[in-house]
Amino acid sequence: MTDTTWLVVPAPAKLNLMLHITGRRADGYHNLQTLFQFLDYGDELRFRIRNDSELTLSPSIEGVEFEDNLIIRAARHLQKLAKRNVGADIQLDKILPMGGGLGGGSSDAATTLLALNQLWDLNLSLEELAAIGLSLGADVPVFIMGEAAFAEGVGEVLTPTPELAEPWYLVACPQVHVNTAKIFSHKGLTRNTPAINIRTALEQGGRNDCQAIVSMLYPEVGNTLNLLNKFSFAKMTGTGACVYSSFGSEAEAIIVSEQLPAGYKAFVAKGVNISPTHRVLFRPS
Ligand SMILES: C[C@@](CO)(OP(=O)(O)O)[C@H](O)COP(=O)(O)OP(=O)(O)OC[C@H]1O[C@@H](n2ccc(N)nc2=O)[C@H](O)[C@@H]1O
Ligand SMILES: Nc1ncnc2c1ncn2[C@@H]1O[C@H](COP(=O)(O)OP(=O)(O)O)[C@@H](O)[C@H]1O
Repeated sequence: MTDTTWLVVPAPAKLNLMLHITGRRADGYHNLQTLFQFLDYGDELRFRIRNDSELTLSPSIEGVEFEDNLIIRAARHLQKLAKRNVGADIQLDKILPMGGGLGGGSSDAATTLLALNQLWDLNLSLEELAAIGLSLGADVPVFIMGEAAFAEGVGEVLTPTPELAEPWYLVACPQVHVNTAKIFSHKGLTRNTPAINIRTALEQGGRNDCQAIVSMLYPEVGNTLNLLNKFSFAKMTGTGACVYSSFGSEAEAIIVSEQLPAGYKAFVAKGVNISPTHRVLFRPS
């Protein structure tokens, strides 16, 4: 008999609280230093075991082929490692904008790895899952490990940062899709920021080295930064396009969100140092 209950698991967004590019590797990728924090806001996935080896996903994401979807790519990795036929039905409630720098695709992949590892009784460690995740995207390991972290390398060398404050954020999402490869290959990109230590990152923060180039190539991002800066210091996350400001309370963030021009896509969410995915899978209350 197949178990027909659905396992419901969040796939939260992340913010890059700072993002320094410290060098370029021989393979063309860039070494980074970044502070990742999760948001208590994001996609939601539901999983149900099948008694055959099929994978289904509904609804599909417009413009993303089934086998290209990071959810399916993550599940396929685990199917290869399972020593028996395993399958699952997966449902996706896609909330996060794609290509917004909020890590939605990476988070979906990480949630899939964590949930199916449990449902299929694979007993892979978090470290093993993070290594699989890294082959899907540089941001996947932090979602697997589930702790806010200072990240180095391309984002896979993680030092947890439980001491980060957990403010409320107003996140505004200009309706442009930033091409990450285009930003990293831009000749004007700052790619030689001196490395700092974690203590400096925590005490002084840092900037986002991609922000100037993205604002130049996508004026909507610069305009949104200017708009939010009128209320509270604003920064871009990842390679954009979303930008955010932090506030001491939800009410303050909401008041500012209500002053954004009509039609602006924005949301208010709490920064959290433990991933909501881990709270559901490993720390149920
Ligand atoms: C820079 C970050 C910070 O969180 O940006 P966001 O994706 O979140 O916006 C991520 O690490 C992004 O990681 P990931 O999502 O895996 O990057 P991809 O889209 O695969 O990268 C597209 C291209 O950008 C370049 N790239 C990416 C990451 C990196 N550390 N160095 C690079 O040079 C490479 O040319 C790569 O082929
Ligand atoms: N499940 C998924 N959710 C979002 N994007 C996906 C997914 N699977 C594949 N992708 C692809 O990954 C790209 C990056 O998506 P996303 O992670 O949301 O952006 P970012 O890395 O800027 O935060 C998308 O443009 C899309 O083509």
